[in-house]
Amino acid sequence: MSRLDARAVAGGTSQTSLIERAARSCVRVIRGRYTRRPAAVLCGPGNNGADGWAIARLLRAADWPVTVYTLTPQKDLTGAAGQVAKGSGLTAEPLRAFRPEAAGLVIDALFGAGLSRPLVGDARGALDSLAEAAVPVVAIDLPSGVDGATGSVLGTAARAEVTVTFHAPKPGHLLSPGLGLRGELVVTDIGLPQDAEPDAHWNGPCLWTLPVPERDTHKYARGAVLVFGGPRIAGGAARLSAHGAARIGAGAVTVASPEEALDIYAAHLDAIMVKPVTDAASAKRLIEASKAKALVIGPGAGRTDATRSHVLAALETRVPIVVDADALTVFEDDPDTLMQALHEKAVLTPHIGEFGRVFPDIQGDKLSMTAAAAARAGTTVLLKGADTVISTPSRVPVINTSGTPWLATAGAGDVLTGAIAGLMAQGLGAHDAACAGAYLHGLAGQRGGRGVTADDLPGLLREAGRAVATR
Ligand SMILES: NC(=O)C1=CN([C@@H]2O[C@H](COP(=O)(O)OP(=O)(O)OC[C@H]3O[C@@H](n4cnc5c(N)ncnc54)[C@H](OP(=O)(O)O)[C@@H]3O)[C@@H](O)[C@H]2O)[C@@H](O)CC1
Ligand SMILES: [K+]
Repeated sequence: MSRLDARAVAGGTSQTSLIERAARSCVRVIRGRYTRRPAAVLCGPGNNGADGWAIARLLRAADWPVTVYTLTPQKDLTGAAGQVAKGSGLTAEPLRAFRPEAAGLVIDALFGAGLSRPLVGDARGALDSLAEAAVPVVAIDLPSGVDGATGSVLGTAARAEVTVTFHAPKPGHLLSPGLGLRGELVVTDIGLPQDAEPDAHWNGPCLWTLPVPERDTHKYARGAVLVFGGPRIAGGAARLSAHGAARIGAGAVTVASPEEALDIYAAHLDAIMVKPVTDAASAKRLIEASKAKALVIGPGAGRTDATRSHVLAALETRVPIVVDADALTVFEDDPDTLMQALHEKAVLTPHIGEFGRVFPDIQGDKLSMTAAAAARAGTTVLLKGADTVISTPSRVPVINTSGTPWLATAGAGDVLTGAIAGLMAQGLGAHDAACAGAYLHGLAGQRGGRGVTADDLPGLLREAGRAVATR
């Protein structure tokens, strides 16, 4: 954003006119959503504060009762904030005097993109009291305290009802905890150049295309998936993956079952085939015999030597594969072996706990962690959560927020794993399959809503897939 800003200014647009456009777009949003009421505008020392001063001026001109509270004494303001404050004809109160309960609406313009360290002192006090209050908050660019690049909170931040940002969403709007603090996100156009390559994409159907079968296809051409199943009492996870793969459009799905669990799998599955597997050699034979175009290993697999040897055997075939859950955890003591065996047609789908087991030394924010993991694995890594991040070497990382808290339910991840494999079997590459799978899975969860279970998700996945345009 600062590069775009600089280009706009170099192209003859003044900083103050950008601020004016930003403020006008905020006021449009505010007046479109709230009736006239006493507004408190909290202004910081930088351009975010300058936006606040301009918003205050425009609201006052629209006959709103407005009080500006400034962190830096008004006479000491410099730069754009000083200029816009001066031109506003308004006189501010010190931020220390701010009491949220006296306002009908609070405009949070303390800090935006320029936040550089944790909040302390008066800024922290004001936002802490705001966080406790029931008054609606409109955040300008970001809820102050949220780091726009990572979504983390530096010190404190108050939850906004609406956040108005300019030009494009920022990672901080899409990554937790920023995701949960920004409320409704409104992106306005302030006339900045449109041609910049972003540091991250927000996942959606414009990034990938769902495969559609040819007219003269058959079930194997539609995509065959082989799911490695676990022991008798843990078979549900693999079955959920198998249904996920089938319901996203794979034509033939088989569960590879240990001999002792064959009867249970067979009794539970109709459209899904069941075949026995014993050792690594039989796993390889089955991958060939089932004509698998994608594999799933991990859900309910068990943290056993068998799982470990099946993972390595499966990776040796270089058939596209999703490696999840126990298939990651079994390499906890020896992640290098997994890293060496991986190839670029693999997708790893860890939650944060599993991530820590295979990438114990990788820390930081979610975007950089996932990127570092993808670089080491040499393939796609999908780090699950309310904010799922998908990273593939030399691709722009993707943030998925299509989910819902109702997806935090046992087995939901197993369906996602199957869905990604189902898409790979239909011809999508690892990165696109991970992105499309995560998006549709989130949409399925949304359609399910309260009380959705993992058993519901495959059916909902089918509806979600139908709702997304196909080529
Ligand atoms: N094209 C665009 O992008 C457009 C952007 N626009 C707007 O500009 C905003 C970005 O403006 P910005 O760069 O001036 O940064 P901003 O967030 O106001 O803060 C910087 C100031 O805060 C200070 N400071 C930092 N942390 C602090 C702390 N913890 N505690 C105390 N102080 C702290 C910091 O001081 P320093 O770190 O230098 O000591 C500096 O003085 C952006 O969010 C959007 O609203 C629009 O106007 C239209 C066009
Ligand atoms: K702000």
